[in-house]
Amino acid sequence: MSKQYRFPENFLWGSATAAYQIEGSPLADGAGPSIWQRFAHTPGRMLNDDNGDVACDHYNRWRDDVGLMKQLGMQGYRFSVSWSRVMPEGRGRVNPKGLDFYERLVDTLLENGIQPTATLFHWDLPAALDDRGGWLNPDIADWFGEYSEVMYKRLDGRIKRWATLNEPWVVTDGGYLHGALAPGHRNRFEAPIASHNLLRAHGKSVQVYRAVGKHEVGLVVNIEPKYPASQSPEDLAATRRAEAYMNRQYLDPVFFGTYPEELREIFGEAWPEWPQADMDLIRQPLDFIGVNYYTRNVARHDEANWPLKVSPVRQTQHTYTETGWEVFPQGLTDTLTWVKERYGNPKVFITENGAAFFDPPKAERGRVRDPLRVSYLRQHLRAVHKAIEAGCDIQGYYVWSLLDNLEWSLGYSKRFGIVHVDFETQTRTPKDSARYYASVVASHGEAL
Ligand SMILES: OC[C@H]1NNC[C@@H](O)[C@@H]1O
Repeated sequence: MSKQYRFPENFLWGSATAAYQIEGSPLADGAGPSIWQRFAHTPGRMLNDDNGDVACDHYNRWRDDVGLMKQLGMQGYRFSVSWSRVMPEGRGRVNPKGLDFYERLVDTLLENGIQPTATLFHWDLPAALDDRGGWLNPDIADWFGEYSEVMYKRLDGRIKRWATLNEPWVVTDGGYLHGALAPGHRNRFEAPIASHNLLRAHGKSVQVYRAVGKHEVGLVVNIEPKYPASQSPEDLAATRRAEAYMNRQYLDPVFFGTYPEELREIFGEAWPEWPQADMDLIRQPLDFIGVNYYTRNVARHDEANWPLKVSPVRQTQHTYTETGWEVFPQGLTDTLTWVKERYGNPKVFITENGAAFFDPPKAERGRVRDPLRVSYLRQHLRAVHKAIEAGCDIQGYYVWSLLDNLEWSLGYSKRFGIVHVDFETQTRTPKDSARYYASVVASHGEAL
């Protein structure tokens, strides 16, 4: 008799996407450019010179895509709002056609029995705000609060769960420290400031929500559990630094109002003294935490690896994805129990989980076989169940991603979708993993 995987009655099964990765038409109907529009059109920044001008053409095909979600039995859909579509300069003027796009999408999701969850910022900062310093300008907390209020007032009630930011760590590490992502800075002094202002903006948005909203607001973080390569003092210290830098740097301020002390060790003179008022702003009570999980990291001390002095150790005994991430489902269970134990068992949604494996550019006779992704999803959904059995308050799972899409500076080379997109014809083809996931949703997990 196979094990019965019972999930909580109200457990929500969904899929996730993000604006710049799927919408296309970045400047249509009065939208302003984002930093990703600029970055993607800067020679040398994007693999194969790919960009989001068309992407999955979701801006035009959104109704069919909702139909696809319905066909797959999705109960929830997590998408992001393009800030500069709604506010072309990022502040002040609202673009009615931009707001209308998201209102139509939300209403159609609801008509199809699909719960919308919106992320207000998923990396595509309005370029006009970047011209004013972007995440380096402390005023951005108020700019984000203004934008948040526009969205909350227009759609709260139809959207009953909001996420302020997606993965502030990636924005900071990729956009300000290592430079692989927009706006492409490489500056040890800028990274802590950008990170801190992201959290301040999050806090401001939550304050605004408490004033005008009536449902739920939370923060989405990527968490990658760290395991020491050895029990040597150096490797244990390296693991602690890596864990503080990626995982505790965001949840500690939100839950405790303090930063991990390792950050001063990591950034040294580049780590400022933060005013208590900032820490009070960041520490707004939340209704949920979104956890994005992909992989783990085995960490060793590496004196040469600036500024963390940590390097990953490849685990040859496990499968790796196309993005070079180890398939390690136990890491998801470990992450969820860590969140439970450290932060008092907050309500958690797994707001992203998935993998890029090689898929052909075209479906073969209406089919896309992706056994590795089916196996990845099965293993990770079982890992979620294990965490629920351990008492974690997990209330939903969104597979990343509904569609093959623009994987940021890696372009269209990495396919995460459970639905295949032929980028020449824009034909959507549910992969075997979509059929599998649909069977899991239909059986409320029992088909795992
Ligand atoms: O790398 C896969 C995903 N990770 N989290 C943020 C998303 O925008 C990425 O596509």
